[in-house]
Amino acid sequence: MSLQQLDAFREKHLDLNSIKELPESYAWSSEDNCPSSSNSEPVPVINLKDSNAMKHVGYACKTWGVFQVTNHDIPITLLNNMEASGRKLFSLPFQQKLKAARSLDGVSGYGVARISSFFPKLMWSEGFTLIDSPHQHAQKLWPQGSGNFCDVIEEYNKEMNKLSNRVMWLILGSLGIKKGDIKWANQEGEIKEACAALQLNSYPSCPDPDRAMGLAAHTDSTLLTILHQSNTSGLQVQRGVGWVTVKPIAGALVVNIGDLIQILSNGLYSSVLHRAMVNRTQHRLSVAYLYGPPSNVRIAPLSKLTDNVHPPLYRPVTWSEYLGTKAKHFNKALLFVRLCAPITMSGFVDASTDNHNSVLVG
Ligand SMILES: C=C1C[C@]23C[C@H]1CC[C@H]2[C@@]12CCC[C@@](C)(C(=O)O1)[C@H]2[C@@H]3C(=O)O
Ligand SMILES: O=C(O)CCC(=O)C(=O)O
Ligand SMILES: [Fe+2]
Repeated sequence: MSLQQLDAFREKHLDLNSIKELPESYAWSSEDNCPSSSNSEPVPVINLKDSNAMKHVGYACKTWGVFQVTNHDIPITLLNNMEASGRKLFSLPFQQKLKAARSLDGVSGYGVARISSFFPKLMWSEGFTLIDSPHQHAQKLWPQGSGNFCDVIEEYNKEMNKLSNRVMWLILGSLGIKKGDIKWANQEGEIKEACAALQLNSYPSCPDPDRAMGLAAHTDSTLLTILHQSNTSGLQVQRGVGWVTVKPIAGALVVNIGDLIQILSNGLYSSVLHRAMVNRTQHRLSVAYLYGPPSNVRIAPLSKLTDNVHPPLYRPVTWSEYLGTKAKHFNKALLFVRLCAPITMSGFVDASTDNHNSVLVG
């Protein structure tokens, strides 16, 4: 990042940890910030050791697009170490964190959420995105040595990769997909070259949480995302017209269905719209493992799930093509890879299902 870019960044994005009153630039309208439904059913919690886990995953994907998993075999000490590493990183002085700032055209590093540019107001959060090795960033953040930071990140990535592969097969299995149907997995079903990003999110305590937004509503551009929300509530998912809080359960992990599963399943499973709220007293941390396919794979509706009456709804895209589309069109990205608009019973295009689909029909 050039000095000029750094100055621009500093001007726009304040050090949230030192603000005592919510600036107007962070005050969202009550419309954006619509309150949550209080008496909704809870998000499904699935014990991965349950012999019916696949059936429960199928139900959760069809009706929610999100679920929590327990008995996932990730050691609790690793989850705690990851949280501690995240806290250590975000508690560095602002100027120090800026040394590892994400460049304008880059993906990894410190900064505001990439989706910020689509909103008129700023979000009450800071993020750190890691892809592949954390060493370069760690060197900039802690020139004198970063302790066990890199070891923790590497171990966490390794374990999350295994768990993602396992959850992926529960999802695919629930759709009737067998090992041989996925050409990018080996005979054992291992997706060897799967790509991923690790997103650390920090939401400092906020002087006016009801008017602020931690991370605005979005779907993830992934196959699936595994989220560790460190026992502090804040994550909400959209259900019908309201928002439901995903209650933190100690040791449980949240799985979000991403846009690429929506494509792969030909719309049988939809990605989940979610957002993060902030609070007055606690500094909330979350760690998202964003799991995607091998870079050369083109994701398209699985042929087993399409036929004459269910034609493929999406064209093939690689993960990086899709991320590019998302960076440009944000929540309309799925429409840009859509092949045909949804048809209603009356035979007309249903404009209420997908917004602005007129651009894409045909
Ligand atoms: C692999 C990914 C997925 C990204 C982009 C890239 C790296 C950072 C991810 C996030 C993390 C925070 C929310 C999000 C919406 C954002 O702004 O950056 C995500 C985005 C996406 O899911 O589209
Ligand atoms: O902090 C959270 O609970 C949500 C984070 C998230 O949605 C993301 O990183 O994509
Ligand atoms: Fe997300």
